[in-house]
Amino acid sequence: MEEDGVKSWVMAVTAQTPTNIAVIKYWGKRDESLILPINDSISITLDPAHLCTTTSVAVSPSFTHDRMWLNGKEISLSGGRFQNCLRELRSRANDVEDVEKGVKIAKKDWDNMHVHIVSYNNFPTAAGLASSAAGLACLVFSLAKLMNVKEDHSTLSAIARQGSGSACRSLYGGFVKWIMGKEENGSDSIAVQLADEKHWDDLVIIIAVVSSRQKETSSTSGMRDTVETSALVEHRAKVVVPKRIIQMEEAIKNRDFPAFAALTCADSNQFHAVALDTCPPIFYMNDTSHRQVLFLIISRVEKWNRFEGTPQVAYTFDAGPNAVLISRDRKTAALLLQRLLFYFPPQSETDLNSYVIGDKTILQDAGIQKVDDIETLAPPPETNANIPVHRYKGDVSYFICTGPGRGPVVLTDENQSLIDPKTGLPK
Ligand SMILES: Nc1ncnc2c1ncn2[C@@H]1O[C@H](COP(=O)(O)OP(=O)(O)OP(=O)(O)O)[C@@H](O)[C@H]1O
Ligand SMILES: C[C@@](O)(CCOP(=O)(O)OP(=O)(O)O)CC(=O)O
Repeated sequence: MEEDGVKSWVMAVTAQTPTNIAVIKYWGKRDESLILPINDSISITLDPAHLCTTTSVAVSPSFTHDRMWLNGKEISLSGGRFQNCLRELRSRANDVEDVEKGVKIAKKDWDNMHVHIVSYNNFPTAAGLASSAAGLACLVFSLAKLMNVKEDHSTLSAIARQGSGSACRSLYGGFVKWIMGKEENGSDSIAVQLADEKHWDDLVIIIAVVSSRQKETSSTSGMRDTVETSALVEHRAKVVVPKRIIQMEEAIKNRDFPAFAALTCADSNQFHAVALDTCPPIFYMNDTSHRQVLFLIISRVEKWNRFEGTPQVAYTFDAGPNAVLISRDRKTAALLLQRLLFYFPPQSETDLNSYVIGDKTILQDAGIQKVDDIETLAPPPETNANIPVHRYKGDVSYFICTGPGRGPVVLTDENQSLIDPKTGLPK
């Protein structure tokens, strides 16, 4: 690339960042623009092999303004959240030199250099599967690498937080706590890793994607309304969550599944209770077309857990009609998948390979090789033999089998870059 006789260049970085699922939920802000929460939260980072964002970022003297493409479409970067992240990163950028390419960017030049950002989520965007968490964490992480930002992951988490609160937890793998902090400027509202993904890798996570449609009430406006109108949320933030955070940290440290499951289910239910206590009420789990499926999942899991005398599976639901089920180990996950497929068989023409995605070994462990095997599954032993069981064919879009996973990584293979190294545009 040559412009006005000056040799131009494109320098790019590609990164991959996981999504996360909160087991103690963040719901409510005390500062809207800095995104400071009213309580601590704890999440599990999900394996990026199954759910992740890939983002390539590039800088070139030929770029005229900052631009971003998400899932193949150009989107505006003018929003305050993107702008806050870009500003925070630019202010921490350092000298960058690539002798081979003849690139030299001085720290002070970053204010006048423009970036291109190309991102792709390998799962539905804005459907309650935390795309904003993986997406904003990836944007911050990849730009930090490009700009030679030297701060540690906790500082980066405080920048990602300003893009979307839950994004700060995606800067780490494994089990992560977002400390709400006390400072007015938000400097102590950061994520920290409680334990890495290997600490408790027995856990298997199955997500029932009931709908990949965009949800009706965004988390941002939903939690704003809750803070303004719910009489319960203050009690939750001040009294309930602080105790649960201590108990959850203990449960994770000791790999105590019964305590972990009880806290996870209770906190998911309480989050939906404060959503319902909002004016006007928010029915994330009660959307008419999905409530049957979601309530059935809760009641079956509760019934199974009681039948076994100790929790086998925990459930948690975010701000969308999808269920996240966490089973204590692989054996239980196979039994869970059998139950889920028993109640929610695919439409006859559906291919099993696209109905259960992610870690397929769980499907093998469940002894299911083809759609016909689902037809012949027996009702779970905890069901009452005298009451006819109903099967909800086609009510679940698909299942994702996954587990705890690692934090962000830089992808060094050029083939994985989403940016054309010559033009600086999406490939
Ligand atoms: N890969 C990405 N890179 C940058 N921004 C992204 C990316 N993916 C999603 N986003 C941003 O996040 C927004 C979607 O966030 P939203 O909170 O509505 O949905 P969600 O994150 O899928 O659901 P939830 O946060 O409730 O789990 C998108 O409109 C976009 O602005
Ligand atoms: C229910 C939740 O998933 C809410 C996530 O909210 P967001 O992080 O998407 O909200 P903003 O900070 O306004 O971007 C619970 C959680 O992830 O802790």
